[in-house]
Amino acid sequence: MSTENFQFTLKKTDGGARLGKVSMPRGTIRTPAFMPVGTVGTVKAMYLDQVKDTGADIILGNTYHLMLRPGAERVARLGGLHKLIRWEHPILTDSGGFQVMSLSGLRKLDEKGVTFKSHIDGSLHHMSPERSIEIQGLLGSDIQMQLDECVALPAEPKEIERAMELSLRWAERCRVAFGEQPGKAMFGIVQGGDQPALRIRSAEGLKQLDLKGYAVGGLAVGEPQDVMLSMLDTTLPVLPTEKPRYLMGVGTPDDMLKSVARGIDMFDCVMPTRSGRHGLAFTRRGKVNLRNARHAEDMRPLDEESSCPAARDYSRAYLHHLCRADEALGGMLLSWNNLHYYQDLMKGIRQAIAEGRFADFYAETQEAWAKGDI
Ligand SMILES: Nc1nc2c(CCNCC3CCCC3)c3[nH]c(NCCc4ccccc4)nc3cc2c(=O)[nH]1
Repeated sequence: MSTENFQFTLKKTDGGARLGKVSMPRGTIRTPAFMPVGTVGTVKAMYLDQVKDTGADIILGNTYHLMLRPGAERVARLGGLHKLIRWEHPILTDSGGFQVMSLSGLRKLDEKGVTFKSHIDGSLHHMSPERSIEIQGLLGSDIQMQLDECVALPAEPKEIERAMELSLRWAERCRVAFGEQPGKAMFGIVQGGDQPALRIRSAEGLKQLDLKGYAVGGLAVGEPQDVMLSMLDTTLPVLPTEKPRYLMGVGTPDDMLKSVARGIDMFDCVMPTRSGRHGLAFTRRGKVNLRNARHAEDMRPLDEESSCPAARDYSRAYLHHLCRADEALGGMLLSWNNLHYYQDLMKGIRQAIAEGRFADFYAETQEAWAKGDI
């Protein structure tokens, strides 16, 4: 069922966990949701209909990469990202600021925006909050993120405060640049590092901007998990309950379970795809590093009960061989397994909340991971 507007529906809560859905013209996102990362217009080593079949309702596009190659105006001339990559469901794009900090030689960051050199050809680029929103519009993005400054932790409180206040000013400029686009949404991003008072100020500031959703940023940047979770305990009660909450860049299955328990609705992470390409498999009973010699003659599949062919039909011995030989099929099968497991986990979470047994699901899942009889 699609609507002409962006509409979040909170269907049920179970403790701090929330069951909901985001309805958009291009489709509905069942929450809690895991959003696979499609960096340069592709979820690496996967076909997009395969990504859909794992259970994904939405994927992420990478503004930073796409603006450098093939270029935002070129993607628009080609009919937009959905048409180009043949994914007609929702796409969320990050604003590019985080990727500039982590990928390119950041040249300058000031009130106007960020100036950086392309990691592809060294060309110089300037991105203002307005340009970031313009680029995301040219790509055809359904959910657009504000331009923000994410500070790596640990950091001085003064530095965290400066970046948080700059990000608030940029949020307002992005909100103005975005205007009114009924079937689309712009999310603000809560910053404030590991400083509770700054987190609260950031969330309160964003609430003045009539946003359709709120991301929690500035986390999963080197802090311990308990610090990340305590920042959620501080931030989430301040955010409106009738709008979706997106925890950026998170995370491991354990991170997501604990974050759902605190009220997060949406996640994205390169972990399942990137680690899959490096031989790491996520399963119901924990992680398996297929490069390890102990799998060389193990004819068992990763998980005989999985509905994913990569988990059910291929032996660990073969997966081990492919990974050791650095064969493309190794990364393809493990990416498929990992994305399917991440979606199965979210599906299990959604069902548990619907039945009011999230606490039991949480305990059972962690126990299965800990057993390690994999
Ligand atoms: N705008 C913005 N983006 C952030 C991101 C990028 C989220 N993925 C975007 C996709 C869109 C395209 C590419 C990615 C983050 N990612 C992480 N941690 C990732 C940690 C990690 C790193 C490597 C492997 C696994 C986990 N923290 C993040 C904080 C912010 C933030 O404050 N602001």
